[in-house]
Amino acid sequence: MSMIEIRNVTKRYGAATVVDNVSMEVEKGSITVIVGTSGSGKSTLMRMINRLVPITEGKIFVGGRNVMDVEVTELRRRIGYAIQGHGLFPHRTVAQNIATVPQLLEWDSARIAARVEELLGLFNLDPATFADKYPHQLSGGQQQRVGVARALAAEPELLLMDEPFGALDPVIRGKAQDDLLAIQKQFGTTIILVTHDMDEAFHLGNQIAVMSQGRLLQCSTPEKILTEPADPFVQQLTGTSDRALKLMSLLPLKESMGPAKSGLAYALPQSLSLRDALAEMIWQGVDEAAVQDGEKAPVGSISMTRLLELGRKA
Ligand SMILES: Nc1ncnc2c1ncn2[C@@H]1O[C@H](COP(=O)(O)OP(=O)(O)OP(=O)(O)O)[C@@H](O)[C@H]1O
Repeated sequence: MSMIEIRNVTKRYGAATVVDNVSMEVEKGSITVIVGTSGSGKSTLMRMINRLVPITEGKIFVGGRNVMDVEVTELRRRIGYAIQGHGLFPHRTVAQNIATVPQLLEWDSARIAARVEELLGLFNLDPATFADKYPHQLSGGQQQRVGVARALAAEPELLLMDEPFGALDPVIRGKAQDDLLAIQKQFGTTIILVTHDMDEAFHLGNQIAVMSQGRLLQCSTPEKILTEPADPFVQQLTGTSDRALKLMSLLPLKESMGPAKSGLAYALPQSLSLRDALAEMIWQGVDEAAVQDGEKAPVGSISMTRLLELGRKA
């Protein structure tokens, strides 16, 4: 069942149509990434889901219920919301910030404390060091993680994220994305995330929604966005020069390798993407490599010729 159904939704400010008749569905437990140029209506579309922005026309269903039939306060408690710049309360400690929604929901204090500790652990923030600190005592990356932890605190089924990693440097950003993926897997949270960063979209998205001037041009899997762009703008946005590598970064080595062979001097872990396998083989100067499982047992092989074939447009 779809967790979210957006049906012919339009948003107008006066004469300006900023979201134009958009329809899309989001599967439970999936990550949908909304991309598009600045001002294309990404944030507005997302904010209509938790009614931060009133809908002009159309309907949005979350978990089968029309959001207009759910009380705003209940909706906001059920839907986590994380924004760029994290929006932490400056005069509340890290633990108090994370506890915000559980407190509104009147969880008992032992349950709140356990949840705060669990989340700090999941985001690699040692509770003894961080729980009693104030936001200004943290680095930008740490504040960002607390912001996401706070959005997840009441175990929302749905998490809306507006450029959550926008302010982070590339290394921390990669780490934050991997943390989010791990946590999303663990809790099965449905996520909608707005970003400007196409690499982030391809790294995180089960589906990518491309917007331009209020219209939804395409909403498909990352593979389809690359190989079957519905519009020249989609093609332009995904970049033409590294399309092959983007596609290969989506394909797991495990699913494309050939049978195991003896006598191969170099081995790659099967957990790699084809892109990482290619990079390793170029770097190591090998034309063929064994593929190993987590216990280093041989499970397959991959050749440079095969990799090049796999990176071609289907
Ligand atoms: N309260 C408002 N009143 C009038 N116009 C608005 C209002 N909020 C947003 N807009 C306009 O709606 C359009 C879409 O804005 P929105 O923030 O959804 O775009 P976006 O794709 O998220 O942009 P960005 O990537 O720059 O954040 C913009 O042209 C913006 O100026």
